[in-house]
Amino acid sequence: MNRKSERPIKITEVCLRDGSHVMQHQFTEDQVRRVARELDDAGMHYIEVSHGDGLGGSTLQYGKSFVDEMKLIEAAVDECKQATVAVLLLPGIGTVHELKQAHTLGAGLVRVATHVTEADVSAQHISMACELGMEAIGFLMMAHMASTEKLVEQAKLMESYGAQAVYVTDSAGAILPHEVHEKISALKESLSIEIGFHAHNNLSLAVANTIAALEEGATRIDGSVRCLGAGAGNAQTEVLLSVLDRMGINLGIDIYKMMDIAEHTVGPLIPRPQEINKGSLILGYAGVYSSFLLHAERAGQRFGLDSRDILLELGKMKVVGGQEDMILDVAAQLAKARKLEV
Ligand SMILES: CC[C@H](O)CC(=O)C(=O)O
Ligand SMILES: [Mn+2]
Repeated sequence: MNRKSERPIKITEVCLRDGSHVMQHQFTEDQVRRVARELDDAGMHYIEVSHGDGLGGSTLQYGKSFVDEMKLIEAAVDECKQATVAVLLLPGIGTVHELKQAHTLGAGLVRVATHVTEADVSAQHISMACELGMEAIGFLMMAHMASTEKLVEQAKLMESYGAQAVYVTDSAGAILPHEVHEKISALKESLSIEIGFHAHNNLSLAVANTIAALEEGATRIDGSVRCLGAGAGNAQTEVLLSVLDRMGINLGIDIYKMMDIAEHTVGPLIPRPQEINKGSLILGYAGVYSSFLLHAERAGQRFGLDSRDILLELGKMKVVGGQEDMILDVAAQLAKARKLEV
């Protein structure tokens, strides 16, 4: 139970969805089956399974999945005895058609994700999920970009569409602990539904920020085992659970089993260590979504620039996912300005 809320704390494991970015969407059915089975056995509450960019993300633009996500959802549902399989949906990428299909296969919860200032595009999908009898949750991405007032306004929209909870989603891992306190407490005051927090670890704050969110009354939190998520990963689930246990908060999940999943099942799948390196750190520092990193590095090489300068500039411009085409323009302008300076 959360001290500031009468509701129990629920955790969603996102390694099979946010981690799909790291795996370049190449999860096999066997891998998903094994991870889902072991997480379920450990007592995990929700297990999110989708393409990294949500339902319908398997495209040339976002990266083709190795296995159709519907097959992976079906496999995870088949393995879960007690956990609820969740899916992510970004309106514009996923449609109500895919939502219905995921529901038919047994997905019990959907998180409808929009940019933090665009909650209005979630209305149709949230109400459809409610009609289907799924748990419907709003997921406000890149939350560091909005003022607390704007965030509250957008969360209220999602509440009005029927969302049972709204997440503050720190997509770039850029939010600082005092900002988490401010944002979550404002949401708690203004909304009557549950509040969630989804962290990224680019500034090494994912666990601390998640705890800050809980301290303000959030009751929905996310983790990725062995930090298998975009950028430097999310709040590392087995670490988060251990810290919470030391704080006297037990979520009913077997911590030894989670440690073993991290060590023996998920760890060996990860193509490169989920550490905070120059790339992930600059994403958090600049407040830019992880899909920009590779493009900025390429643009840096092409224009003879430090990619960090490009990303910082993009951060100042408050670019959002889907605006990756601006990277070349920004790099060209920076290169031109530098030449003029010389
Ligand atoms: C592009 C979807 C994104 O990965 C959702 C998410 O987990 C986030 O914004 O952090
Ligand atoms: Mn994420």
